[in-house]
Amino acid sequence: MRDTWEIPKELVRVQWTEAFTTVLDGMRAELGLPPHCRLMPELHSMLLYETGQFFVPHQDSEKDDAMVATLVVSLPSAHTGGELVIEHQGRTKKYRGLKTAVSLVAFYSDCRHQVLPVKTGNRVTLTYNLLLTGDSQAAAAENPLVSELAAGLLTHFATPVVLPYSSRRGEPPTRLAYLLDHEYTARGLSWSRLKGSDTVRGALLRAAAERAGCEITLALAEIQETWDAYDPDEDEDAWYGHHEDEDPDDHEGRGSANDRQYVLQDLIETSTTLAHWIGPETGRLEDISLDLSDAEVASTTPTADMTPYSSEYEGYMGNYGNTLDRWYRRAALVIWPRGQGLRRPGRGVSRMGAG
Ligand SMILES: O=C(O)CCC(=O)C(=O)O
Ligand SMILES: [Fe+2]
Repeated sequence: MRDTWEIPKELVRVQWTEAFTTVLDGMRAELGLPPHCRLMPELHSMLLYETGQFFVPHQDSEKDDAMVATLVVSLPSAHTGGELVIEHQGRTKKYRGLKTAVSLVAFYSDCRHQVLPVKTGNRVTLTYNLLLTGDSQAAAAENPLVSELAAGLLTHFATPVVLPYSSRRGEPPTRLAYLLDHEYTARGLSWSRLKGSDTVRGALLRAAAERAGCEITLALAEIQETWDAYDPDEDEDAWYGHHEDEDPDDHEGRGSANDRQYVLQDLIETSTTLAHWIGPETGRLEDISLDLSDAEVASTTPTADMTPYSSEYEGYMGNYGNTLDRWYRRAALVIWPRGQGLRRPGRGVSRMGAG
Protein backbone atom coordinates (compact mmCIF):
# COMPACT_ATOMS: atom_id res chain seq x y z
CA MET A 1 0.00 0.00 0.00
CA ARG A 2 2.55 2.57 1.08
CA ASP A 3 6.10 2.79 2.26
CA THR A 4 6.57 6.01 4.25
CA TRP A 5 7.31 7.13 7.78
CA GLU A 6 4.36 8.71 9.54
CA ILE A 7 4.80 11.19 12.37
CA PRO A 8 1.64 10.97 14.55
CA LYS A 9 -0.31 14.20 14.31
CA GLU A 10 -0.30 14.55 18.11
CA LEU A 11 3.42 15.27 17.84
CA VAL A 12 3.01 17.90 15.12
CA ARG A 13 2.47 21.63 15.73
CA VAL A 14 1.68 23.78 12.72
CA GLN A 15 1.29 27.56 12.87
CA TRP A 16 -0.21 29.12 9.75
CA THR A 17 -0.23 32.84 8.97
CA GLU A 18 -3.37 34.77 7.93
CA ALA A 19 -2.46 34.13 4.30
CA PHE A 20 -3.61 30.53 4.70
CA THR A 21 -7.27 31.67 4.87
CA THR A 22 -6.84 33.42 1.53
CA VAL A 23 -5.17 30.37 0.02
CA LEU A 24 -8.02 28.13 1.22
CA ASP A 25 -10.60 30.47 -0.25
CA GLY A 26 -8.73 30.39 -3.56
CA MET A 27 -8.82 26.58 -3.43
CA ARG A 28 -12.55 26.66 -2.69
CA ALA A 29 -13.08 28.75 -5.83
CA GLU A 30 -10.78 26.61 -8.00
CA LEU A 31 -12.50 23.43 -6.85
CA GLY A 32 -15.74 25.01 -8.10
CA LEU A 33 -17.37 25.35 -4.68
CA PRO A 34 -19.79 28.26 -4.16
CA PRO A 35 -18.63 31.52 -2.49
CA HIS A 36 -20.71 31.20 0.69
CA CYS A 37 -19.04 27.87 1.53
CA ARG A 38 -15.74 27.52 3.40
CA LEU A 39 -13.06 24.87 3.44
CA MET A 40 -11.90 23.90 6.91
CA PRO A 41 -8.48 22.20 7.10
CA GLU A 42 -8.02 19.34 9.54
CA LEU A 43 -4.50 17.93 9.92
CA HIS A 44 -4.46 14.26 8.96
CA SER A 45 -0.80 13.25 9.10
CA MET A 46 2.81 14.16 8.55
CA LEU A 47 4.66 11.86 6.19
CA LEU A 48 8.36 11.44 5.55
CA TYR A 49 9.46 9.68 2.38
CA GLU A 50 13.12 8.62 2.34
CA THR A 51 14.85 7.68 -0.89
CA GLY A 52 13.00 4.73 -2.40
CA GLN A 53 9.79 5.27 -0.44
CA PHE A 54 6.38 5.77 -2.16
CA PHE A 55 2.60 5.65 -1.82
CA VAL A 56 0.67 3.42 -4.26
CA PRO A 57 -2.44 4.70 -6.13
CA HIS A 58 -5.47 5.11 -3.85
CA GLN A 59 -8.44 7.30 -3.04
CA ASP A 60 -8.76 9.00 0.33
CA SER A 61 -11.87 7.73 2.05
CA GLU A 62 -14.24 10.31 3.43
CA LYS A 63 -13.62 9.76 7.10
CA ASP A 64 -15.70 12.76 8.03
CA ASP A 65 -19.16 13.40 6.55
CA ALA A 66 -18.17 16.90 5.51
CA MET A 67 -14.84 15.92 3.92
CA VAL A 68 -14.71 16.84 0.23
CA ALA A 69 -11.04 17.25 -0.56
CA THR A 70 -7.47 16.53 0.47
CA LEU A 71 -4.72 19.11 0.84
CA VAL A 72 -1.11 18.03 0.51
CA VAL A 73 1.46 20.52 1.80
CA SER A 74 5.00 19.68 0.70
CA LEU A 75 7.62 21.13 3.04
CA PRO A 76 10.84 22.51 1.54
CA SER A 77 13.30 19.65 1.04
CA ALA A 78 15.82 18.77 -1.66
CA HIS A 79 14.75 15.62 -3.48
CA THR A 80 14.11 14.15 -6.90
CA GLY A 81 11.31 11.78 -7.84
CA GLY A 82 8.49 11.59 -5.31
CA GLU A 83 6.02 13.34 -7.60
CA LEU A 84 2.40 13.45 -6.46
CA VAL A 85 0.35 12.12 -9.38
CA ILE A 86 -3.39 12.91 -9.39
CA GLU A 87 -6.02 11.47 -11.76
CA HIS A 88 -9.36 13.02 -12.59
CA GLN A 89 -11.75 11.91 -15.33
CA GLY A 90 -9.06 10.15 -17.29
CA ARG A 91 -6.47 12.95 -17.04
CA THR A 92 -3.40 12.87 -14.82
CA LYS A 93 -1.23 15.66 -13.45
CA LYS A 94 2.13 15.48 -11.68
CA TYR A 95 3.20 17.78 -8.86
CA ARG A 96 6.74 18.14 -7.63
CA GLY A 97 7.70 19.53 -4.22
CA LEU A 98 10.18 22.40 -3.98
CA LYS A 99 13.63 22.63 -2.46
CA THR A 100 13.26 26.01 -0.79
CA ALA A 101 9.53 26.77 -0.59
CA VAL A 102 6.29 25.24 0.68
CA SER A 103 3.93 24.03 -2.05
CA LEU A 104 0.24 23.19 -1.71
CA VAL A 105 -1.96 20.91 -3.81
CA ALA A 106 -5.68 20.31 -3.18
CA PHE A 107 -7.85 17.72 -4.92
CA TYR A 108 -11.23 16.07 -4.50
CA SER A 109 -10.98 13.01 -2.27
CA ASP A 110 -12.42 10.78 -4.99
CA CYS A 111 -9.46 11.45 -7.31
CA ARG A 112 -7.02 8.56 -7.42
CA HIS A 113 -3.53 9.67 -6.47
CA GLN A 114 -0.10 8.25 -5.73
CA VAL A 115 3.40 9.31 -4.78
CA LEU A 116 6.12 7.97 -7.09
CA PRO A 117 9.27 6.56 -5.43
CA VAL A 118 11.66 9.22 -4.18
CA LYS A 119 14.89 8.91 -6.19
CA THR A 120 17.23 11.05 -4.11
CA GLY A 121 16.86 13.01 -0.88
CA ASN A 122 13.77 13.15 1.34
CA ARG A 123 10.23 14.33 0.77
CA VAL A 124 8.17 15.65 3.69
CA THR A 125 4.43 16.37 3.55
CA LEU A 126 1.58 17.42 5.79
CA THR A 127 -1.80 16.06 4.66
CA TYR A 128 -5.08 17.70 5.57
CA ASN A 129 -8.73 16.69 5.20
CA LEU A 130 -10.64 19.64 3.78
CA LEU A 131 -14.13 19.83 5.27
CA LEU A 132 -16.85 21.86 3.59
CA THR A 133 -19.09 24.12 5.65
CA GLY A 134 -21.90 26.45 4.54
CA ASP A 135 -25.00 26.29 2.31
CA SER A 136 -25.09 26.37 -1.48
CA GLN A 137 -28.86 26.17 -2.08
CA ALA A 138 -29.72 29.75 -1.18
CA ALA A 139 -28.07 31.44 -4.17
CA ALA A 140 -29.44 29.01 -6.79
CA ALA A 141 -33.12 29.97 -6.49
CA GLU A 142 -32.50 33.42 -8.00
CA ASN A 143 -30.64 32.08 -11.03
CA PRO A 144 -32.54 32.75 -14.32
CA LEU A 145 -31.61 29.24 -15.51
CA VAL A 146 -34.05 27.76 -13.01
CA SER A 147 -37.17 28.61 -15.05
CA GLU A 148 -35.57 27.22 -18.21
CA LEU A 149 -34.70 23.98 -16.40
CA ALA A 150 -38.20 23.78 -14.89
CA ALA A 151 -39.72 24.10 -18.38
CA GLY A 152 -37.35 21.37 -19.61
CA LEU A 153 -38.53 19.05 -16.83
CA LEU A 154 -42.21 19.64 -17.70
CA THR A 155 -41.45 18.87 -21.36
CA HIS A 156 -39.59 15.69 -20.39
CA PHE A 157 -42.54 14.36 -18.36
CA ALA A 158 -45.04 15.27 -21.11
CA THR A 159 -43.23 13.92 -24.19
CA PRO A 160 -44.03 10.32 -25.27
CA VAL A 161 -40.94 8.13 -25.56
CA VAL A 162 -39.89 7.09 -29.06
CA LEU A 163 -39.72 3.29 -28.99
CA PRO A 164 -36.87 1.64 -30.90
CA TYR A 165 -37.82 -0.45 -33.98
CA SER A 166 -41.43 0.63 -33.74
CA SER A 167 -43.64 3.33 -35.21
CA ARG A 168 -45.67 3.33 -32.00
CA ARG A 169 -45.00 6.03 -29.41
CA GLY A 170 -44.62 4.96 -25.81
CA GLU A 171 -45.90 6.80 -22.78
CA PRO A 172 -44.05 9.81 -21.41
CA PRO A 173 -41.21 8.97 -18.97
CA THR A 174 -42.15 8.98 -15.30
CA ARG A 175 -38.73 9.89 -13.98
CA LEU A 176 -35.41 11.46 -14.89
CA ALA A 177 -32.00 10.51 -13.51
CA TYR A 178 -29.35 13.16 -14.13
CA LEU A 179 -25.91 11.58 -13.62
CA LEU A 180 -23.36 13.60 -11.65
CA ASP A 181 -19.65 13.86 -12.49
CA HIS A 182 -17.89 13.23 -9.17
CA GLU A 183 -17.64 10.00 -7.23
CA TYR A 184 -19.54 9.61 -3.97
CA THR A 185 -19.67 6.87 -1.40
CA ALA A 186 -23.13 5.88 -0.17
CA ARG A 187 -22.21 7.57 3.11
CA GLY A 188 -21.01 10.72 1.40
CA LEU A 189 -24.28 11.19 -0.50
CA SER A 190 -25.82 14.46 0.68
CA TRP A 191 -26.96 17.79 -0.77
CA SER A 192 -24.48 19.71 1.33
CA ARG A 193 -21.56 17.61 0.14
CA LEU A 194 -21.91 17.70 -3.63
CA LYS A 195 -18.55 18.46 -5.21
CA GLY A 196 -17.31 20.90 -7.82
CA SER A 197 -19.63 21.36 -10.82
CA ASP A 198 -22.13 18.97 -9.19
CA THR A 199 -22.75 21.57 -6.45
CA VAL A 200 -24.11 24.20 -8.81
CA ARG A 201 -25.97 21.72 -11.04
CA GLY A 202 -27.54 20.06 -7.99
CA ALA A 203 -28.65 23.36 -6.52
CA LEU A 204 -30.15 24.54 -9.85
CA LEU A 205 -32.00 21.27 -10.54
CA ARG A 206 -33.28 21.18 -7.01
CA ALA A 207 -34.74 24.68 -7.41
CA ALA A 208 -36.11 23.75 -10.86
CA ALA A 209 -37.75 20.55 -9.57
CA GLU A 210 -39.44 22.58 -6.85
CA ARG A 211 -40.74 25.09 -9.42
CA ALA A 212 -41.97 22.32 -11.77
CA GLY A 213 -43.86 20.53 -9.00
CA CYS A 214 -41.45 17.61 -8.94
CA GLU A 215 -39.73 15.61 -6.22
CA ILE A 216 -35.97 15.19 -6.30
CA THR A 217 -33.53 13.02 -4.39
CA LEU A 218 -29.96 11.74 -4.56
CA ALA A 219 -29.11 8.21 -5.65
CA LEU A 220 -26.24 5.95 -6.64
CA ALA A 221 -26.55 4.15 -9.98
CA GLU A 222 -24.86 1.00 -11.28
CA ILE A 223 -24.25 1.31 -15.00
CA GLN A 224 -23.21 -1.41 -17.41
CA GLU A 225 -22.14 -0.58 -20.94
CA THR A 226 -21.58 -3.24 -23.59
CA TRP A 227 -19.35 -2.13 -26.44
CA ASP A 228 -18.52 -3.67 -29.74
CA ALA A 229 -14.71 -3.63 -29.38
CA TYR A 230 -11.53 -5.25 -30.59
CA ASP A 231 -8.05 -5.85 -29.27
CA PRO A 232 -5.56 -4.14 -31.61
CA ASP A 233 -2.75 -6.41 -30.35
CA GLU A 234 -4.50 -9.59 -31.37
CA ASP A 235 -3.72 -10.80 -34.89
CA GLU A 236 -6.40 -11.74 -37.41
CA ASP A 237 -6.17 -15.49 -36.68
CA ALA A 238 -6.74 -14.99 -33.01
CA TRP A 239 -10.11 -13.44 -33.81
CA TYR A 240 -11.20 -16.82 -35.04
CA GLY A 241 -10.42 -18.65 -31.83
CA HIS A 242 -6.86 -19.95 -32.30
CA HIS A 243 -5.25 -18.13 -29.44
CA GLU A 244 -5.83 -20.39 -26.46
CA ASP A 245 -2.24 -20.68 -25.35
CA GLU A 246 -1.08 -17.18 -26.09
CA ASP A 247 -1.84 -15.83 -22.67
CA PRO A 248 -2.01 -18.25 -19.77
CA ASP A 249 -4.14 -15.83 -17.73
CA ASP A 250 -6.67 -15.40 -20.46
CA HIS A 251 -7.88 -18.92 -21.18
CA GLU A 252 -11.08 -18.41 -23.07
CA GLY A 253 -10.42 -15.04 -24.64
CA ARG A 254 -12.14 -13.50 -21.65
CA GLY A 255 -10.83 -11.72 -18.62
CA SER A 256 -10.44 -8.52 -16.71
CA ALA A 257 -9.83 -5.75 -19.18
CA ASN A 258 -8.67 -3.13 -16.71
CA ASP A 259 -5.09 -2.93 -17.83
CA ARG A 260 -5.59 -3.19 -21.53
CA GLN A 261 -6.49 -0.77 -24.20
CA TYR A 262 -9.24 -1.99 -26.51
CA VAL A 263 -10.65 -0.10 -29.44
CA LEU A 264 -14.28 0.76 -28.79
CA GLN A 265 -16.55 0.80 -31.82
CA ASP A 266 -20.30 0.94 -31.13
CA LEU A 267 -22.15 1.10 -27.86
CA ILE A 268 -24.45 -1.93 -28.09
CA GLU A 269 -26.33 -1.62 -24.83
CA THR A 270 -26.50 0.39 -21.61
CA SER A 271 -28.28 -0.64 -18.46
CA THR A 272 -28.76 1.73 -15.55
CA THR A 273 -30.02 0.59 -12.17
CA LEU A 274 -30.48 2.76 -9.11
CA ALA A 275 -28.99 0.83 -6.19
CA HIS A 276 -29.16 3.28 -3.29
CA TRP A 277 -30.99 6.50 -2.67
CA ILE A 278 -31.93 8.96 -0.01
CA GLY A 279 -35.48 7.72 0.64
CA PRO A 280 -37.95 10.54 -0.19
CA GLU A 281 -40.09 9.55 2.79
CA THR A 282 -37.41 8.73 5.33
CA GLY A 283 -34.62 11.10 4.30
CA ARG A 284 -32.22 8.22 4.96
CA LEU A 285 -29.99 6.10 2.79
CA GLU A 286 -31.95 3.08 1.50
CA ASP A 287 -31.09 0.14 -0.76
CA ILE A 288 -33.28 -0.04 -3.86
CA SER A 289 -33.15 -1.77 -7.21
CA LEU A 290 -34.80 0.30 -9.88
CA ASP A 291 -34.01 -0.19 -13.56
CA LEU A 292 -34.13 2.90 -15.75
CA SER A 293 -34.66 3.05 -19.50
CA ASP A 294 -32.33 5.09 -21.73
CA ALA A 295 -34.98 7.81 -22.09
CA GLU A 296 -34.93 8.31 -18.32
CA VAL A 297 -31.19 8.97 -18.02
CA ALA A 298 -29.32 12.20 -18.80
CA SER A 299 -25.82 13.48 -18.10
CA THR A 300 -23.42 16.24 -19.06
CA THR A 301 -20.37 13.95 -19.10
CA PRO A 302 -21.01 10.70 -21.01
CA THR A 303 -20.44 7.58 -18.93
CA ALA A 304 -17.91 6.34 -21.49
CA ASP A 305 -15.62 9.26 -20.50
CA MET A 306 -15.52 8.08 -16.88
CA THR A 307 -13.23 5.39 -15.46
CA PRO A 308 -15.03 2.03 -15.09
CA TYR A 309 -14.50 0.21 -11.79
CA SER A 310 -14.43 -3.07 -13.67
CA SER A 311 -14.38 -4.28 -17.24
CA GLU A 312 -14.32 -7.54 -19.08
CA TYR A 313 -13.39 -8.34 -22.65
CA GLU A 314 -14.89 -11.27 -24.44
CA GLY A 315 -13.07 -12.30 -27.60
CA TYR A 316 -14.68 -13.73 -30.69
CA MET A 317 -16.59 -16.84 -29.57
CA GLY A 318 -17.96 -18.14 -32.86
CA ASN A 319 -21.49 -16.80 -32.54
CA TYR A 320 -20.97 -13.15 -31.85
CA GLY A 321 -18.25 -10.55 -32.15
CA ASN A 322 -15.85 -9.20 -29.56
CA THR A 323 -17.49 -7.27 -26.78
CA LEU A 324 -16.19 -5.17 -23.92
CA ASP A 325 -18.39 -4.84 -20.84
CA ARG A 326 -17.71 -1.92 -18.55
CA TRP A 327 -19.22 -1.29 -15.12
CA TYR A 328 -19.48 2.13 -13.53
CA ARG A 329 -20.94 3.64 -10.39
CA ARG A 330 -22.30 7.16 -10.70
CA ALA A 331 -24.29 9.39 -8.40
CA ALA A 332 -27.53 10.79 -9.80
CA LEU A 333 -30.23 13.33 -9.09
CA VAL A 334 -33.55 11.52 -9.50
CA ILE A 335 -36.60 13.63 -10.36
CA TRP A 336 -40.29 12.67 -10.77
CA PRO A 337 -43.60 14.53 -10.78
CA ARG A 338 -44.88 15.04 -7.26
CA GLY A 339 -47.73 12.76 -6.23
CA GLN A 340 -47.06 10.39 -9.08
CA GLY A 341 -44.81 8.06 -7.07
CA LEU A 342 -41.67 6.60 -8.54
CA ARG A 343 -42.79 2.98 -8.70
CA ARG A 344 -46.20 2.97 -10.28
CA PRO A 345 -47.08 -0.58 -11.32
CA GLY A 346 -46.82 -1.28 -15.01
CA ARG A 347 -44.59 1.72 -15.64
CA GLY A 348 -41.10 0.60 -16.41
CA VAL A 349 -39.45 -2.21 -14.51
CA SER A 350 -39.25 -1.90 -10.77
CA ARG A 351 -38.05 -4.30 -8.17
CA MET A 352 -37.73 -3.41 -4.52
CA GLY A 353 -34.72 -4.51 -2.53
CA ALA A 354 -34.49 -4.21 1.21
CA GLY A 355 -36.44 -1.22 2.52
O1 LIG B 1 2.34 12.48 0.66
C1 LIG B 1 1.53 12.79 -0.21
O2 LIG B 1 1.76 13.62 -1.09
C2 LIG B 1 0.19 12.13 -0.27
C3 LIG B 1 -0.15 11.31 0.92
C4 LIG B 1 -1.48 10.63 0.76
O3 LIG B 1 -1.96 10.42 -0.33
C5 LIG B 1 -2.28 10.22 1.95
O4 LIG B 1 -1.81 10.38 3.08
O5 LIG B 1 -3.41 9.71 1.76
FE1 LIG C 1 -4.01 9.96 -0.14
